[in-house]
Amino acid sequence: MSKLLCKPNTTEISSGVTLVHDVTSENSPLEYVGFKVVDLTPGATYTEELGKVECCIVALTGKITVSDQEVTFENIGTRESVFEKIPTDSVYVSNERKFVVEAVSQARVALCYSQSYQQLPTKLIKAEDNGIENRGKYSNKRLVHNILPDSDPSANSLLVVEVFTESGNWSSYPPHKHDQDNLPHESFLEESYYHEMNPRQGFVFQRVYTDDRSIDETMTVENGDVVLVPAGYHPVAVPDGYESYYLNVMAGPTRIWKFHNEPAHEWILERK
Ligand SMILES: O=C(O)C[C@@H](O)[C@H](O)C(=O)CO
Repeated sequence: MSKLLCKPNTTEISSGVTLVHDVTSENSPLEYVGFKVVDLTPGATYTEELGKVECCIVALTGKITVSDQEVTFENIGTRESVFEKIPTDSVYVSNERKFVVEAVSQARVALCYSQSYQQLPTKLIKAEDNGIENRGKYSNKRLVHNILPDSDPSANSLLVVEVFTESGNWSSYPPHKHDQDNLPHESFLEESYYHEMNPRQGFVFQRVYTDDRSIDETMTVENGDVVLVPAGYHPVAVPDGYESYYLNVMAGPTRIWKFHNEPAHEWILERK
């Protein structure tokens, strides 16, 4: 099994709270990005005290109430399935704060982490505040919801975005990377991909590869899997008949998404 492909590994950590993924710097090749997926039954609560990390809590599905013990955002979350393709609500919580997520309905929540040393205000990122983009043409069409883009100064390190790729299409394509701390040309950002497919028995292929091929893995990715991108290009191919959803978390030394397309494939963008 690839070291970059994480299968769901469900553990009930407290009554009604199931940890589905738990990616940390201790158990993965990622240093800047951490990621969890938590399922909650109605009324169940998940509590966490953050150390030197900030967290973006994304209500993937279902309704939740989120509190940092000073402010509370009640009944947030907008969808029963990510494939409703509408933006959802999220909450940014800064380092050294405690937060509580309570499920109002059955809920799946993504917790996106990165290092952070300077406190910022807790913030509700409303669904309607997501920047929506339709990117690409030909067999490269995808819909993007920008939850925490680099133009939004609400976080110190975290970048969070969700992407829907149409059946038979490609995304993160032509292949691009962001693995050199060499601004203004390229930024260094690690990345995680949390994948879902519609219908759920679908699969996608994701290749992660560096210029020197010290990393070169092509993975068959199934519903609920997480792919880790410590470095390199990371295109996704979606078979005919299936739609793809993924949630990306990116972080690195500088909070700028400046990517570099693989020159051999850049002509794909230049087609009329
Ligand atoms: O295909 C897209 O436009 C999505 C990707 O940019 C994805 O968010 C990513 O690879 C970020 O580096």
